[in-house]
Amino acid sequence: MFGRLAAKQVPNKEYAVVPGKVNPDLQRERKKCTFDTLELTHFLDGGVEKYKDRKERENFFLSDPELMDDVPPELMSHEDQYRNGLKKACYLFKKLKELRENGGTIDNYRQLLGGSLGSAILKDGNPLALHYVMFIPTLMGQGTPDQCAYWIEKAWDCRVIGTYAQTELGHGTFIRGLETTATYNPKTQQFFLNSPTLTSYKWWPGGLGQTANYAVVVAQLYTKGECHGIHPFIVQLRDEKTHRPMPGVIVGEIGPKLGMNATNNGFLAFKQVPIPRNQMLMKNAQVLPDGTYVKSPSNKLTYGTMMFVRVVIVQDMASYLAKAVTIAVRYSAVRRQSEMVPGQSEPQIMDYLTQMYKLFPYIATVYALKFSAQWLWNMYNDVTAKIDAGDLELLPELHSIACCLKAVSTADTATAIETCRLSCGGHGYMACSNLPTTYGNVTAASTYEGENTVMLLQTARALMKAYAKAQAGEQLSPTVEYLNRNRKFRPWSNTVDSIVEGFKQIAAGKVAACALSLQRGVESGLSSEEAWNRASVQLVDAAEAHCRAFITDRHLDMVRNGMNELSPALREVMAQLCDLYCVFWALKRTGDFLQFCGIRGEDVQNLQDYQNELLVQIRPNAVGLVDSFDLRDEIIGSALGSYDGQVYERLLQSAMLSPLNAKPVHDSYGASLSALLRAKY
Ligand SMILES: CCCCCCCCCCCCCC(=O)SCCNC(=O)CCNC(=O)[C@H](O)C(C)(C)COP(=O)(O)OP(=O)(O)OC[C@H]1O[C@@H](n2cnc3c(N)ncnc32)[C@H](O)[C@@H]1OP(=O)(O)O
Ligand SMILES: Cc1cc2nc3c(=O)[nH]c(=O)nc-3n(C[C@H](O)[C@H](O)[C@H](O)COP(=O)(O)OP(=O)(O)OC[C@H]3O[C@@H](n4cnc5c(N)ncnc54)[C@H](O)[C@@H]3O)c2cc1C
Repeated sequence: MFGRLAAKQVPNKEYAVVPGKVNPDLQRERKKCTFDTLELTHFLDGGVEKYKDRKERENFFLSDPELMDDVPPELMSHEDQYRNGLKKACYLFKKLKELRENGGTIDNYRQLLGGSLGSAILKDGNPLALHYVMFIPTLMGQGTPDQCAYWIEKAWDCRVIGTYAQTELGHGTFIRGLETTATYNPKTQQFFLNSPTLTSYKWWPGGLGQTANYAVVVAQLYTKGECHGIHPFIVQLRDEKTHRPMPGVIVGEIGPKLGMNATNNGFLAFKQVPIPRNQMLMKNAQVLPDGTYVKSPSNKLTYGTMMFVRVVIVQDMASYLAKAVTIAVRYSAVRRQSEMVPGQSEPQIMDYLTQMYKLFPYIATVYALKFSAQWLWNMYNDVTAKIDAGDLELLPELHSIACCLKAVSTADTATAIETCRLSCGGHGYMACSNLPTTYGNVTAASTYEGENTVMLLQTARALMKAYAKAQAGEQLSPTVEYLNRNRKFRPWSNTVDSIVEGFKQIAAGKVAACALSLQRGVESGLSSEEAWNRASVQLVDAAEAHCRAFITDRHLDMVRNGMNELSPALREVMAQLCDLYCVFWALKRTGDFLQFCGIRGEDVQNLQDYQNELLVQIRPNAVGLVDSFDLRDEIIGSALGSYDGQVYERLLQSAMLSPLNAKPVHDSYGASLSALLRAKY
């Protein structure tokens, strides 16, 4: 990946990357592994056939030089990052078509987005991502059969390229407060899109700047002089031939960001732009030709695409984390520093227990997130099938669990990636480690698709309702079943089962404490909204505890019931990782365990001892575990994390890519430095 330019420029030939040469420390690590890494890779892929498909797919895309960067995006201008991203995104689309026509196995463009294959090809974002992740899903989820028949094929073939334009300068979270209007005129049978204020400018949509020629625009619907709240409309933004903005459309790009700089996020405003009536997406609510409004069975169905993306984000976080932890673990096997015993040779930094503590819980987190993501994806499919059949009963449950999993998975992954960066010392701070870019991509997810605090408060709202039901002795849905007031919690027993049980007990205790705070607030004369705001720090905490209880429960359930076909050697390692995830979080939450689970000081010491024991047990398998993620070097994209461990060679090679090293004396010497050096002050 850093290959072509660099080979010529490395100052000293013997320090060049040597193909096929593997760092001896990494070789030794691989020999130590106690399980079959391929067996684990097959398990992660979901079977041998899926493994083969993935390998074939990766080979098809990643062995194509057109899709690899000669120059890393961080050395490009903002404009060139976009140019490069768009060129590759378009080429990728052509390749995808070619693959399909040859009976290839890719069934979903989504596989080319996000943390794994996607971030190898388009490291700093894809200007077509929103087209696939939100524009097409909105057409599919919110269009009538006629609308789907007309638009979806065009969209799949990229004859129209769309985005999802919801957020405005003034409002992202509170979408009921959006100001863009779509006013129906029965005489012309058109909606007129208008942006009445500066704060109503759409702001953020990916691909909106210069890429998309259409958008799903979320706007306040007015008909017969009445506002019916926000609804989705398909709006043409640019001429299909010239790509110039349509009359009355003001559109542009919002500028450089912390990361995702090729995604072409944009702004958009309308000056009374007309669209035909049939471009309101009308699967749920409708406007009849005479302007009569027909209500949706639930106004929350308009929020369906956001729900879908929240669900896929959880999976995406696991992919990004697998990549970051692979980089940090391989580097920690190669890097030697300090003396553990005076006079002895410098150990691999992974031999320090503090280093194991920085990394191994995050190997475990990949599995914790994957298992939760799998469960959530299945639930999403079940619930959407039921909704299509008119049954909306499980929608609130799905919303509640998707919101907290989105928030916790993105927050944990961002912390984990920053920890991986820190664990690589100074070299982790280099762009060529790929940890800064990976962090930039991941931290965005704490904000987009529902800001994390706001998401946890949505879950908290559902928890308060569930608690009230539990108190009334009513039946509870599966994810909150532990709130059942008759449920007997098992006493503490220094086992992982006890920790998982403990998390439920903590969540139940926190939920009850929130209910009490709300009740006290109201009794003290606050309105229910004021009481909610006063309790909101506690409410966010309760929602997080609920989510942690869910994740640990899922993880343990998978280890106990979902791995029967694995070899005993592998099952043992999987159980160690699950235990580590649980103990790690129990120790981070000792205050909660002391408060709600009746544990004592010596129990905390036992947990600490057990955590140390697990870290030491996992140590010989650390490299094997990250190798099992089976991420090609192009996906890793890091000087520190490649399979061969030629870390220093790659660091030097990537430094030589800097344009500052092109000449022995840089132009800026003559322009400014020479005068300074010669000046007499
Ligand atoms: C591999 C794949 C790669 C993927 C890569 C990804 C790349 C992506 C690139 C980046 C892409 C980034 C793209 C982007 O960022 S696109 C923009 C994303 N924007 C947001 O996510 C906005 C966040 N805000 C909201 O969702 C709403 O306004 C909230 C929810 C905050 C409040 O809303 P509202 O003010 O209306 O509601 P309420 O608080 O009065 O509550 C009212 C009731 O409604 C229920 N309720 C609320 N919502 C839902 C729901 N959805 N289903 C079912 N029910 C729902 C709720 O429980 C409550 O129920 P009840 O208590 O009354 O019974
Ligand atoms: C990289 C990126 C890509 C994006 N892509 C798109 C896109 O394609 N399409 C699109 O439409 N949008 C997109 N967005 C916008 C994104 O969805 C919003 O930024 C997000 O929903 C948060 O809204 P906001 O920016 O208005 O934050 P705000 O809501 O203003 O949040 C600011 C602070 O206020 C707090 N806050 C707000 N409301 C409450 C509350 N009720 N209770 C407690 N605290 C509250 C938040 O917790 C936060 O701390 C993107 C954003 C990013 C960063």
